[in-house]
Amino acid sequence: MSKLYTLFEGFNSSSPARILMLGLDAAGKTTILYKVKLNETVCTIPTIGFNVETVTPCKGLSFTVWDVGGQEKIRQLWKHYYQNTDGLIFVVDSNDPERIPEVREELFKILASDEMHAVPVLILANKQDLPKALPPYKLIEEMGMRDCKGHKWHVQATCATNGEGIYEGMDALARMVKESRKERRDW
Ligand SMILES: Nc1nc2c(ncn2[C@@H]2O[C@H](COP(=O)(O)OP(=O)(O)OP(=O)(O)O)[C@@H](O)[C@H]2O)c(=O)[nH]1
Ligand SMILES: [Mg+2]
Repeated sequence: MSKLYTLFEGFNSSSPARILMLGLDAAGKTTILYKVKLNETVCTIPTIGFNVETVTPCKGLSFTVWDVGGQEKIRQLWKHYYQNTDGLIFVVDSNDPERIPEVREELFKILASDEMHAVPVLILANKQDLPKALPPYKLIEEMGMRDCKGHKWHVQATCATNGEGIYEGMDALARMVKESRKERRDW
């Protein structure tokens, strides 16, 4: 238990980490945000603009999450949210294999931005409850994640509608953000 508190210390409510959540339209970003915030499965409509909430996935851990709409026409707005990002959550509809090339292109474009330099990435392989869902190892392969240099990354299987895997994902993100902060301090 004390280890858990040590891990999460530094993300308290007075200095929450700034987390940006992006991904293609209908990947499940808003569903995830409100599952963490309210522990409820909300009925969503496509986000035009953004939602922002401070969420506390567990005691002592606090994130401010910016959930930005993913429709193609509004993706050009993503870059306006990059500044001061501590961690990126990139949500993928794992049940839509045809869109993986588009997913990869958008993710690598974000990571190439100077403002996102060395920002750790949590990829949520969402919609694992659906029949065609690619498991994380397959997603890692198809997205070419081995080419992702200069960023810590982790792929977590999730089902946003029942909440499975979300806490584990947040835990992995908290670890990566802490490690990155420490590395920056040690420089
Ligand atoms: N079966 C299943 N459906 C999901 C899951 N996560 C989200 N959905 C559904 O997918 C649809 C889109 O979810 P949203 O959370 O609105 O997606 P979004 O990424 O916020 O989309 P934009 O705001 O357009 O960028 C909704 O009908 C959700 O109920 C999941 O894990 N499994
Ligand atoms: Mg949304």
